[in-house]
Amino acid sequence: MFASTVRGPVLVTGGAGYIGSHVCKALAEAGARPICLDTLEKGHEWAVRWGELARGDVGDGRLVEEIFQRHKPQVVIHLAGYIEVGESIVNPERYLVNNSAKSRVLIGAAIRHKVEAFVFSSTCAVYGLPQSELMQEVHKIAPINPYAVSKASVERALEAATWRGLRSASLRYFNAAGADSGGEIGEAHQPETHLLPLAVDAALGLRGALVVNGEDYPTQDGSCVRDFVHVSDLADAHLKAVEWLLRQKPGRGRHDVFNLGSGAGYSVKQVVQEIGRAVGRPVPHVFGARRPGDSPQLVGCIAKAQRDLGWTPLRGLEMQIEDTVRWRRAMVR
Ligand SMILES: NC(=O)c1ccc[n+]([C@@H]2O[C@H](COP(=O)([O-])OP(=O)(O)OC[C@H]3O[C@@H](n4cnc5c(N)ncnc54)[C@H](O)[C@@H]3O)[C@@H](O)[C@H]2O)c1
Ligand SMILES: O=c1ccn([C@@H]2O[C@H](COP(=O)(O)OP(=O)(O)O[C@H]3O[C@H](CO)[C@H](O)[C@H](O)[C@H]3O)[C@@H](O)[C@H]2O)c(=O)[nH]1
Repeated sequence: MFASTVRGPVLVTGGAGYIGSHVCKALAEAGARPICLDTLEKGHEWAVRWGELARGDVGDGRLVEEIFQRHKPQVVIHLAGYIEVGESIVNPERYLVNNSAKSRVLIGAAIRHKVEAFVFSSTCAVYGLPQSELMQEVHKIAPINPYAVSKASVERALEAATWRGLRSASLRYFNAAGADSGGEIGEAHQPETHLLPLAVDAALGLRGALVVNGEDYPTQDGSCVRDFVHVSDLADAHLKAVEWLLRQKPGRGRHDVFNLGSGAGYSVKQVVQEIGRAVGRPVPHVFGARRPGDSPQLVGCIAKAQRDLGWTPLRGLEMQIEDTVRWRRAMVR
């Protein structure tokens, strides 16, 4: 079904990274041909297994033009970017250049080459402090860190590009977790800053105690609450978003936003407990200060993605932890 809707290759920026490699696998399994554009600064050559790698920068206008002329992609999935909230506070310019300014180069090329569907990796972090338990897409956009500012600005650029006829969707991921169930790919950030892999590594004795960032938040147990969504569910959502965009009226610009989460929140302390149970050994942990830029709670309402895209996440926290444990064990073998 997917392959018959999409003509030609799909350009996947950031395809050598954690989520991008899962997107490439899902595309290939659906019969499409991904072309991965990635600097490999944060991603890995071993993760590019389902299509060709064009090594380079999304902000390199000449290279991007060459790729469009050679491959003529009808669809672009733009995941390339820096991802660390903490780093963005220390070095905001790095995020504004890499995430915002360079995305504009890609968007410009997509407009010129009349791309029919442009899917962008945004984030729930654009909401900032929650005004409601479950955040809907209409929630106020009020970033509390430069990373989120950089993502919100790309959403606005895509909104502006509708006047040039571009059809796009910004997918506001909540917290990606887990790994490919076939064990072929998984999260391998350097440095790793994400909760699940760090807590699993601590439980497996691969690193020292996990530092829980803050226990005085206005949440049920004082630690931050997040909405974890399996990376393979996220990957599937990209295919659904492409199909949805291709169903929209041709020749008419459109930009829409979709939350991609699970609809359920877990606190950092709850995650630590669940990982201890799964590994059969408690996660060694200590309590530290709050991490600057952290929102106390980010949990999404996913009704819109369910209704419009026909997407529902199938893999809950238990499976996310199981897959992370299997992947982290395999990484040290
Ligand atoms: N991981 C999450 O929980 C999460 C949540 C919300 C949004 N996102 C977004 O999803 C996207 C993918 O996240 P991830 O966790 O897979 O990160 P990742 O670091 O594993 O992958 C990002 C990839 O982009 C590449 N890259 C970075 N800047 C580039 C540039 N200028 N040109 C070409 N390649 C470049 C990196 O080398 C890397 O391979 C990011 O845009 C991130 O902001 C991630
Ligand atoms: O060693 C750690 C690591 C994390 N945490 C806490 O665990 C929660 C989740 O943190 P992550 O770093 O795993 O994820 P973030 O929510 O900060 O950020 C991730 O999801 C965001 C959306 O929420 C962004 O889009 C971002 O790209 C992505 O890294 C936060 O409260 C964080 O402070 C700890 O307590 N100790």
